[in-house]
Amino acid sequence: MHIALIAHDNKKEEMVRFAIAYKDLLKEHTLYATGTTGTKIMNATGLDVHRFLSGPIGGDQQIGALLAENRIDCMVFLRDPLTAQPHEPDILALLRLADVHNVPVATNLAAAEVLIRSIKQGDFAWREIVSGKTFENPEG
Ligand SMILES: O=C(CO)COP(=O)(O)O
Repeated sequence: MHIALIAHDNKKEEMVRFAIAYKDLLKEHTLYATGTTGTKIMNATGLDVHRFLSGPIGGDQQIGALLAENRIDCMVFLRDPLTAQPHEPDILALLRLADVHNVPVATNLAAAEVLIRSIKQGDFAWREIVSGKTFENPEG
């Protein structure tokens, strides 16, 4: 599975704790992250993470592009709902694309726990069945 991990600054600590807690599961998958989030996860866990640019300078859009090509199976995006972000349009665009392409997204820790447990249970096979697409064959 291809999993995107993104966290706003006030949520990075939560994301790191999440990644530590689920390290054994996450290491079985291909991980993508925006720049700073990815660096913090790698430093704290030693996990291999494909890092893109930092969110405010284009990282959200880079992950959005992967998502549009069906190259992301699910996303944990721990948003900060209490702080205005300079790149709000990019954030909305990323979340919009997840909805367009029916990609499961957790935007808070509680939902992230549910999502990660469902990965463990193998609940994600439906994506391939519904779309006929896989990472290796994004056209279906
Ligand atoms: O801003 C972000 C998501 O919108 C996250 O970017 P960083 O991981 O680079 O801080």
